[in-house]
Amino acid sequence: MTVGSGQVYVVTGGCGFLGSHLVRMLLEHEKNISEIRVFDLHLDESLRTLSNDRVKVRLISGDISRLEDVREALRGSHLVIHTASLVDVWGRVPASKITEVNVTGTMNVLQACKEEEVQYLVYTSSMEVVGPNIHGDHFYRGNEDTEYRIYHKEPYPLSKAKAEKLVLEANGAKIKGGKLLYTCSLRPTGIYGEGHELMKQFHRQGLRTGRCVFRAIPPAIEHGRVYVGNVAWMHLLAARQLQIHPSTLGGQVYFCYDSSPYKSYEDFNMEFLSACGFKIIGSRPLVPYFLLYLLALLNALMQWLLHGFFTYAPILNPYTLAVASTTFTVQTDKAEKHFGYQPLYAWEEAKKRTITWVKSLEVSRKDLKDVGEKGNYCCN
Ligand SMILES: NC(=O)C1=CN([C@@H]2O[C@H](COP(=O)(O)OP(=O)(O)OC[C@H]3O[C@@H](n4cnc5c(N)ncnc54)[C@H](O)[C@@H]3O)[C@@H](O)[C@H]2O)C=CC1
Ligand SMILES: C[C@H](CCCC(C)(C)O)[C@H]1CC[C@H]2[C@@H]3[C@H](O)CC4=CC(=O)CC[C@]4(C)[C@H]3CC[C@]12C
Repeated sequence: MTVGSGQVYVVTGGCGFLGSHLVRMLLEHEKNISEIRVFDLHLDESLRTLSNDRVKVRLISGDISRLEDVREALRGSHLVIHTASLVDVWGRVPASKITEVNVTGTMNVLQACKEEEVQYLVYTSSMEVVGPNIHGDHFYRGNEDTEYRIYHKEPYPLSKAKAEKLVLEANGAKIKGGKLLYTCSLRPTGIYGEGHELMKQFHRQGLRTGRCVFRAIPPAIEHGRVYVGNVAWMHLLAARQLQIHPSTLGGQVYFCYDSSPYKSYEDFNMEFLSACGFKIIGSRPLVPYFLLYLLALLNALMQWLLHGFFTYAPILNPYTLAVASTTFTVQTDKAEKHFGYQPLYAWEEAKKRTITWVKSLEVSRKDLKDVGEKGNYCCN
């Protein structure tokens, strides 16, 4: 295999949902690179096979919260896309662990950039650094400059906000050798697409309830969603343009957006699940909000009581209920203006790809059924 003398990119969290799409996107669309280093705690060996005669995909097993691991991975590289994170709003992992990975991990990436002379860093942030807040203030078609009461209490959004602040403050810092570090931050709304773990969970849950989804959130509450391929594409463009126009992109934040429709979280999921015969029951929530809130509180209480015995972490808790019940949608063209971003995938294509993947979940479950699992499967 002959590998050229292009740039070396490091993708932290490169084996995750977004990270693995990003690695494939870089391989297909970024002609200027000769090596992609995929840094992750848990390696996905299948990515290794993506190496071709132009680009080598190197898998590096490491822990972002260990500076030495990060330094080694960054040595001799040109640019880092830092997506590694613990994404947990359910209390599956202790808050201290979330901080260690998301905040200390990001400090390590910054430190390693400085020590290993890496000039460019693109950080994957989240809409959660802005909101929704616990006061239930709606963020309707907002942009990067929209004023909003930002209030963080939960470990995940708190950690993403701290990490983003560190990343932005580091823009323009001197690195070893005297050059400057340039950083920018991308804030996806709820990402969906092939490999989305939460969609798998909703699919499994729907099978258990006879392909019925019981409406819990009013349909008028809109939740911003963005296709994973477009989020990856935006990272690629930001990485490219950060090097060409560092003074424009450096220190900036960009919401990730595309042409996915504004809908409630449940109605949006139905765009895919309905292709597998799922039905949403009720045009309004079947359970009054206060009951749902009580249930969410009960779940939180159970989590607290069972703590130490096992991890009780259901999807519904007061925080996820608040997020799902508060409108958060973005409408902006900052990324287009600053680095020419336009979605690579139109909504129809993103939907088609996601439906194909959701249907493939049915096939794999059907295989299970054929070897003895109970169930009722059909898909149109
Ligand atoms: N999933 C979503 O809807 C959204 C995600 N984001 C952000 O996008 C990024 C990617 O998220 P997803 O792909 O959904 O998550 P994911 O959990 O699929 O991927 C994260 C990756 O980070 C790796 N990782 C975790 N701890 C690590 C450690 N100590 N050292 C090295 N690697 C470690 C994981 O193994 C995983 O492969 C994250 O930064 C997340 O905060 C932002 C907005 C929405
Ligand atoms: C789990 C929530 C849906 C619960 C529906 C109910 C109440 C009927 O059971 C999800 C609703 C909104 C999601 C979050 C949102 O998309 C923003 C996010 C950004 C991130 O950076 C990480 C993931 C998440 C927090 C995402 C998590 C699931 C929801 C809370």
